Amino acid sequence: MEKEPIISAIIPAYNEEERIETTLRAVRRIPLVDEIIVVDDGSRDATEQLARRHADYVIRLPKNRGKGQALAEGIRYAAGDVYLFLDADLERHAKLCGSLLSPVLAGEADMTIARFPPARKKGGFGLVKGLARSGVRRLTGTTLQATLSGQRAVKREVMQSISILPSGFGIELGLTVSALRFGYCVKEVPLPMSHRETGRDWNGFLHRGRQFLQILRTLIKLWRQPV
Ligand SMILES: Nc1nc2c(ncn2[C@@H]2O[C@H](COP(=O)(O)OP(=O)(O)O[C@H]3O[C@H](CO)[C@@H](O)[C@H](O)[C@@H]3O)[C@@H](O)[C@H]2O)c(=O)[nH]1
Repeated sequence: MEKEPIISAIIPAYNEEERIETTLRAVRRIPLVDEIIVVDDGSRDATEQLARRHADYVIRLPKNRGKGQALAEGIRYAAGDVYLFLDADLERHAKLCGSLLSPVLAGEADMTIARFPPARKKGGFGLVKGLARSGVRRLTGTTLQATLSGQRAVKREVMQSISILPSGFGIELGLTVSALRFGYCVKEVPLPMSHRETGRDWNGFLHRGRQFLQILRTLIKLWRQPV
């Protein structure tokens, strides 16, 4: 890249009023980030208002459309050459995610994914994620481990050339598999702290059920997709 690349942090959020401000303050401290875009995905709490205090742009989706669709909306508005995708509930870890940018900016990777040490308690959802991870390994032959993590730095050209599968929580799965299939260089960046100390279950069984179905549906789609 000849000119200084523009870096857009894109943060999808759903009912994150308790965490969004701390996260955005931390994102603001990441060197090199030029713009912070929050996509409020039809939250029923004060996420949007709180995000407006700290973000450069807040896109409000009137209805909840799922994480993949929210990211796609964020990308449509972003000016960046490189996107930094972050979760809204990262609080203590957002600043660490700045290290995802270095390999991409140095031309050593097209996409980086944060690999956190495993949470002490995974909750009942660990099995589903384990299944999805082994699905990604079978589909691509990759030895990467953090294939479902939402914390990533991605070059714009990668997002333009791969077919995004905006199926809610299937988005990470889709991104990893598509980028690898297209021959892009995907690297993991190990981070020293756990994403969360415990498996968070704030939005309960329904949320997890929906997440499970979205991941499963994406896995099946990718399996059927001609390579
Ligand atoms: N746009 C949008 N975002 C959502 C939704 N539900 C949750 N999110 C956002 O997605 C992030 C993660 O949500 P969690 O409910 O905490 O999921 P997790 O299982 O702990 O997340 C991990 O696995 C996901 C893949 O299944 C990853 O997407 C995520 O980055 C992380 O690695 C949070 O920032 C939350 O605001 C939704 O319906 N729409």
